[in-house]
Amino acid sequence: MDTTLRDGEQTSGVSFSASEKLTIAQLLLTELKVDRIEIASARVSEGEFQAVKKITDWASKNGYLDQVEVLTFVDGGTSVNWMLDAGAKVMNLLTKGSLNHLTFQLKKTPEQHFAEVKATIELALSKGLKVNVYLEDWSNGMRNSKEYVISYLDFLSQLPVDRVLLPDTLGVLIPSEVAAFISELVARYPSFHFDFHAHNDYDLGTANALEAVRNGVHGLHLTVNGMGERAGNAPLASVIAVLNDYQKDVEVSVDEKTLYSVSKLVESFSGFRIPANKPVVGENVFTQTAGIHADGDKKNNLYHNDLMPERFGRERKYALGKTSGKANIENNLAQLGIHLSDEDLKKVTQRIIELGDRKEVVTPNDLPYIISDVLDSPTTEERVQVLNYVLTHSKELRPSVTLKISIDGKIYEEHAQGDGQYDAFVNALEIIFKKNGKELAQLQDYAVRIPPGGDSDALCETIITWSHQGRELITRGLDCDQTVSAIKATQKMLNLI
Ligand SMILES: CC(=O)SCCNC(=O)CCNC(=O)[C@H](O)C(C)(C)COP(=O)(O)OP(=O)(O)OC[C@H]1O[C@@H](n2cnc3c(N)ncnc32)[C@H](O)[C@@H]1OP(=O)(O)O
Repeated sequence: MDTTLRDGEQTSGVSFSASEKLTIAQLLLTELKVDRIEIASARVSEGEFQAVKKITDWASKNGYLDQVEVLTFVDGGTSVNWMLDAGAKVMNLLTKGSLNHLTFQLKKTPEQHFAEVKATIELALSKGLKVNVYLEDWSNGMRNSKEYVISYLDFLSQLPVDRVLLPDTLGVLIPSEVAAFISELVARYPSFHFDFHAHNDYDLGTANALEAVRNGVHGLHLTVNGMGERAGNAPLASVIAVLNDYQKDVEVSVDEKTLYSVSKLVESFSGFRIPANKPVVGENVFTQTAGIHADGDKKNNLYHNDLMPERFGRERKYALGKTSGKANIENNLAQLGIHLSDEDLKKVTQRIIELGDRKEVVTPNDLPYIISDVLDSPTTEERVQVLNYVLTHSKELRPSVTLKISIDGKIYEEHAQGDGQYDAFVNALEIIFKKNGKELAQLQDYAVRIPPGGDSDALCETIITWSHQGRELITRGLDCDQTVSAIKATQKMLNLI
């Protein structure tokens, strides 16, 4: 049962509109194919009422109404009427699963609570609703007031309840405890359909859900992206993957291939960002970063595990950065259809490692630029070298430069001002060249671009067209800094004239 639209929406700061709720509900049932969805708590607000109405309208026209559930309260029938008016047919009644909660929150005795629960269930049944019952704080109840829990389950076993929903409300259980509690209850109440509802406070939601299934529960409550109050609920994608791989005797209806697209849609509607390392759906989880891993992928798939990205409609990626070896880069080049000689591959690898060392993020879109820059770089010592410079830019003062270059091993230092920093740089060069009786090439066109996609924070390319003694020259410079990339393009020109 997916409870993204009920418990997931209890994520702090998240509120879905009625249309968003309808879209998510439709996707969950028709594309992802979860068995059931819990879409709201009763009584919350008028907006919530309208959202539930929209979903039940659609669900009843399309045969899904029995799979749409609403959480209700023991409140003398108010929330039963709320959900009836909203057109829902399955109620998940929130009752107390620990003596602590019953005594201190509802301030009732077990007898009073059981009587009110019974009355609410009978009312719901008389109105044609199906009834499931939550035992809120059940996990602490098992720890601290087991007698109460057992007496309550004995009482429930006499009522026509469809499912008994066992929440680890505060996410306190560890797997061995889940195993012990669930196996005991499954043995004691073989006719009950138990659902387990895991929270993730110790990051054990997935492990606990797996353990609950291994010990006989029939249903799990999960949310897309692990959304939910505090640390959230057990995340749908991780649990589905682990059940498919490690619990092959259970039938899972969810279509793994659509997990990622549904996760992205919920991320966008909720504004709740998926951490990049979130298993199955996080941006980085199918990206090999270390060169050794990329190399092993080519050699008999040595770094293969069952979580292959294609299962989830995703693809393996190879990150570019300081831990890239040539295998990473070859994999990226192959995707772009580029083949380089061993020597050029080495140079490109070296450049990417240098960029990574400076904490720059290099993306596959940067690769063609890096290749063209590396292959365009001189292999022998250049006659003209830009050695040092200080560029200044300040408010209401002209940009200026102090520049030191060498020409054929001789050092020249010059100061100049300009309309911008690059203009000042070119003016200083002009002075040095004039003193040497040489003429600098004239700038004809100056273009700056970044690799497509806008996802590169590493690189910027400046392409400058020059004219020199009737000849046209085009030079390129690549750097993370725009002015530096222009200076690199200019140095190339200085060695061509
Ligand atoms: C496991 C879970 O995640 S449970 C989540 C349940 N869902 C929600 O809480 C949805 C969001 N909640 C809300 O919008 C509101 O809390 C409402 C509409 C349900 C109730 O609002 P209010 O009447 O303003 O009460 P408030 O928010 O303070 O809730 C506390 C009241 O609920 C009562 N309550 C707690 N559990 C239950 C229960 N299972 N059945 C009935 N009443 C309950 C408390 O005793 C308290 O009542 P009191 O004020 O008479 O002492």
